[in-house]
Amino acid sequence: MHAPPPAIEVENLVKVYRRTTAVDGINLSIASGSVVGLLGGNGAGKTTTISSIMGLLRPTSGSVRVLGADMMRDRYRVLHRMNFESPYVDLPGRLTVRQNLLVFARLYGVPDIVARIATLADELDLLDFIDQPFGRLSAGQKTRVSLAKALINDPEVLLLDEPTASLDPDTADWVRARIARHREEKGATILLASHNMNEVERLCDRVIFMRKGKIVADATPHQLLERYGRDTLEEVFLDVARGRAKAAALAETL
Ligand SMILES: Nc1ncnc2c1ncn2[C@@H]1O[C@H](COP(=O)(O)OP(=O)(O)OP(=O)(O)O)[C@@H](O)[C@H]1O
Repeated sequence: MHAPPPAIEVENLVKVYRRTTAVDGINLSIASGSVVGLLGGNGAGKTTTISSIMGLLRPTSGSVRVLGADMMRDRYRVLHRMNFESPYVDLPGRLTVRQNLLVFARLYGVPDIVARIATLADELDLLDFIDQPFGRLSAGQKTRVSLAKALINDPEVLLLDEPTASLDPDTADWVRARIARHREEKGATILLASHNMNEVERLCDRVIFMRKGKIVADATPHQLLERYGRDTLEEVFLDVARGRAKAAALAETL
């Protein structure tokens, strides 16, 4: 039996803003059904990478394929099978939470819209503010609504940009459990940018570190701890972010 093709394939991706090379020729192949953490310091290129994979941003060069479709040429073939959550993409502020979810459910062609919204509102604890305008919610409430939007079409490929950044520890914990459940139930492929190492250790099979637009490490959490001779991913993160990774570890991962 053949292995299924990778869910996400990125080749030589480059994104140059006027003066900044945000992503500098990265290659990625993410297996179907895996959960991969994208780590790196501020400005490393994580959001730019995720936005390019989603087709929200036009790369300067290189290619992105998701579920076999070229995201530059025929992303409409697969958009209904993927979704994303990002604090950088606001939902319409004047629409209520319910109206927002209705709009996205229709856009994604969700079959039983009312039931789907009721389930997500319950799971993500949206009922107290479901009829309030999105623009008037707190940061944590907005994050939960954005996650509901990201899950509305039960996506096979889910891109998450710091999904728990503004959440209190308790809420963050059950949001992580909800993400893990989506993976288990759907066999979904998830790419997750995060600054939270506990989150990455808990959810991810594989970790990709970016620094200055390049991938500087790509391995399982366990392999990274071994290679860097560290006890926690937090320590590995500091080594990588400060560029003081051991030469041997870098040589192995590049
Ligand atoms: N719209 C833009 N115009 C110009 N430069 C940009 C733009 N968006 C991002 N950049 C630059 O590209 C680089 C990568 O930014 P990006 O947002 O991808 O990093 P990040 O790893 O997600 O950072 P953070 O952890 O702070 O969210 C940064 O130097 C940033 O200043």
